[in-house]
Amino acid sequence: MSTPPPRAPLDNADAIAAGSSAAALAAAVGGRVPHAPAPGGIELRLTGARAGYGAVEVLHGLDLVVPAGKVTALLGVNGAGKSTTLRVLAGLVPLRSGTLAWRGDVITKLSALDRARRGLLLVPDERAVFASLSVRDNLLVVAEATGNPNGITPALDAFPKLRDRLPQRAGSMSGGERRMLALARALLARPTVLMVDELSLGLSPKVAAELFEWLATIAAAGTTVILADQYTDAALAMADIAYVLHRGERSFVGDPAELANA
Ligand SMILES: Nc1ncnc2c1ncn2[C@@H]1O[C@H](COP(=O)(O)OP(=O)(O)OP(=O)(O)O)[C@@H](O)[C@H]1O
Repeated sequence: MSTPPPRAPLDNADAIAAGSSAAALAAAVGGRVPHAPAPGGIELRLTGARAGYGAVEVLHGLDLVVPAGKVTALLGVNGAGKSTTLRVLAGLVPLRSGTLAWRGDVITKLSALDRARRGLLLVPDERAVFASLSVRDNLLVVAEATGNPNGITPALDAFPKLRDRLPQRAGSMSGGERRMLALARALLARPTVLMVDELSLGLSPKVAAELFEWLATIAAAGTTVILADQYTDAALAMADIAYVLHRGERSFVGDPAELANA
């Protein structure tokens, strides 16, 4: 798809947000208590976001509403600003103007570390693992750092294939396996909001489908999920709400089915 679809009104996002469940979220994240209920079912609200790198502005006043306990897809062609948006939400790229609110609290100045501690986690790509450590140690590091009461067990229950790989050095795994490990590590940190960048990139459709299915499971259990992806069928199929970015601006927000049929 090269031509972005027409702009839809922002209140689609608010309407979708209204059906979300904060109680299910608390259960799904294994006991992490969200820092406040999501007012109006809104997890994150980015308003008038301008951000970029050096002299280059990438986001030009982006507005984004992420419903709690739903799957939000950020779609768009290469360079549209999807990864930059996730980095802004994670606190890795600062806002030059605009605000970010999380469950009603303005967190524009909150550090990336503090956002992660509160459960706002970004899985950037398959490099989000320690290549020189074993699979077991990759998982242990997170389980211990975050005090997961169940150790690495939740990760192995979610991704049984990792049980056979525990002694393997993460750097020697395939791209799909490293993706799985990166998601497993994020799971152990008990995310309130899980952001995943380009999950399907470089993966076979079968492996990508497996990982999307897992994401759908944790979203169904109440975790808020934000995906940045190309226009893949899998991303459209699992999303509750889709944003299409075009040159750092929103060109569509609404029902992913409208895009799938476009
Ligand atoms: N670290 C960086 N330094 C300078 N420019 C960057 C940096 N990261 C991204 N950009 C530029 O910002 C623009 C948006 O990039 P971004 O990665 O956010 O887009 P994207 O929609 O995620 O694209 P893709 O699907 O290719 O990952 C691009 O023009 C890119 O070259």
